[in-house]
Amino acid sequence: MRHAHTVAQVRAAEQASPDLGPGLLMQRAARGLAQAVIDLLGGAYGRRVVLLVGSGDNGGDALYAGAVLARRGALVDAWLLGARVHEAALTTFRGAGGRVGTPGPATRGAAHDLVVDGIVGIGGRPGLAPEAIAALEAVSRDALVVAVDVPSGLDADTGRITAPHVEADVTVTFGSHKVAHLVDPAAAACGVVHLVGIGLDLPPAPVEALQAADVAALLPVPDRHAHKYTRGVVGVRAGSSAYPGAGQLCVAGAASGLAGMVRYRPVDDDRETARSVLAAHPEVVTGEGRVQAWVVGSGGGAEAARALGEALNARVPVVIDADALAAVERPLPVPAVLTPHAGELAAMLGISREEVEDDQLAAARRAADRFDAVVVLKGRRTLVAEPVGRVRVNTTGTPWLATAGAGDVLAGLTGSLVAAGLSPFDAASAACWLHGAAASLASAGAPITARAVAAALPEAVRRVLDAR
Ligand SMILES: NC(=O)C1=CN([C@@H]2O[C@H](COP(=O)(O)OP(=O)(O)OC[C@H]3O[C@@H](n4cnc5c(N)ncnc54)[C@H](O)[C@@H]3O)[C@@H](O)[C@H]2O)[C@H](O)CC1
Ligand SMILES: [K+]
Repeated sequence: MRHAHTVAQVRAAEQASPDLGPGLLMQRAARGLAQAVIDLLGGAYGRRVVLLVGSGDNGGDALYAGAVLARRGALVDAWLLGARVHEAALTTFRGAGGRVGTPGPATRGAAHDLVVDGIVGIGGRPGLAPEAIAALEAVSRDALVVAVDVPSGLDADTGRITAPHVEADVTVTFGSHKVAHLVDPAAAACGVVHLVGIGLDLPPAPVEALQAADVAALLPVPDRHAHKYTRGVVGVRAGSSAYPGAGQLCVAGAASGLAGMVRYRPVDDDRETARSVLAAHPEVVTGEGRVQAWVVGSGGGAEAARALGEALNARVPVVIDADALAAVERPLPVPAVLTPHAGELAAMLGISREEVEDDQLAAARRAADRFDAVVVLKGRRTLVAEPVGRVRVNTTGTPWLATAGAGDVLAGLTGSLVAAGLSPFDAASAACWLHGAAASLASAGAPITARAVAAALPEAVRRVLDAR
């Protein structure tokens, strides 16, 4: 599991480990930072590095790392941007042969290869001071940008972007991830995030991201005594005469093999739709019968509200997607997963799409609380929020997954995991992970269809299980 802690939690953990002492923590942080820079540049000797140094410990990390780089033969400039500077770090930096200068071209000839953003870290307010903006403009556009702890200007705790900030290629963070590293839009400004362990003892994290091993541990694997009913039956109420394809895709996600059986019924009971779904998925059963979870909504049109009412009457967990989301107005009476994109969630909360996109974490949490359901806010970094609880961020996938019908596949897959016995929160977050992994497998850098994503799900499952 990848954990993201709040600034307050990190500060408290630092206070609670006095034996480590700020000096030791900073040495560990700076060593990890220097190593990440060396890895990125393929060495240190002769590389030109500029440090943007603010007044706090973030600048101190940059200076100590700069000293390591200078001792290894890098040509390191430090531009001091704050009214104060970490004096001990500056002394070490100078002693190692680092140069202190002012914004401008590299003091030793050619442009810089890399800039270290040590302007502000977790002690920073959002935004950049004019001198920081001027310094960033003076750095060569080709230089790689490595942010120390968080790209300066971002709010570490929310994932929001409210002011000018650094765009990093790589962010090197310490002790634990912060919320901004995982949650968009801030996460997109962090580039690749590299975590350096510094030995902090941290409490449970409010935001986390499943890794392959976590998904492997969650997945239902049939034992020797399994039969289709013990593995769970998922009911799909998707697709209609207007949108028969949504029924096929939702069933394709549900029939990936993680539940024992799929029961299918078009949202509007259209016989032609049922026939087309059966033709594409002969393993599917139509007709009445018990299910352990319902998936309702994809391609349901105006009939979706009625179908949702019927599914809720069955008193089993539901996954509510697309057209059925508009019918959700109050806390749900059964365990539920809602799978809106930003526009659908905006309509549910009565706010604008921009408000959802700007503060995705708050919007997902608010909806989870209001509807007493797990909310999957779909996007580049899909969020899965449980009511008054944790949030998981999905980190798998490819931009090619932004394709029509991909959401129908996700809803069906989520339903199959709920039917197989996972909690709505685990089912939704594992489904998002597998859906993204399957998309990457199917795509391999090329365009994909939603059908291809569904077809790649068994292979994504196999790879996860092989690795456990
Ligand atoms: N426990 C840890 O995780 C460790 C963290 N390390 C590093 O220390 C920084 C946090 O250092 P701190 O001195 O508390 O704060 P900053 O350097 O982030 O900011 C200092 C200072 O900057 C001023 N300021 C605030 N906002 C702005 C702004 N927008 N522009 C300019 N200046 C601003 C204000 O005066 C602040 O007080 C953490 O991120 C790590 O990099 C340790 O090295 C290891 C242990
Ligand atoms: K920084």
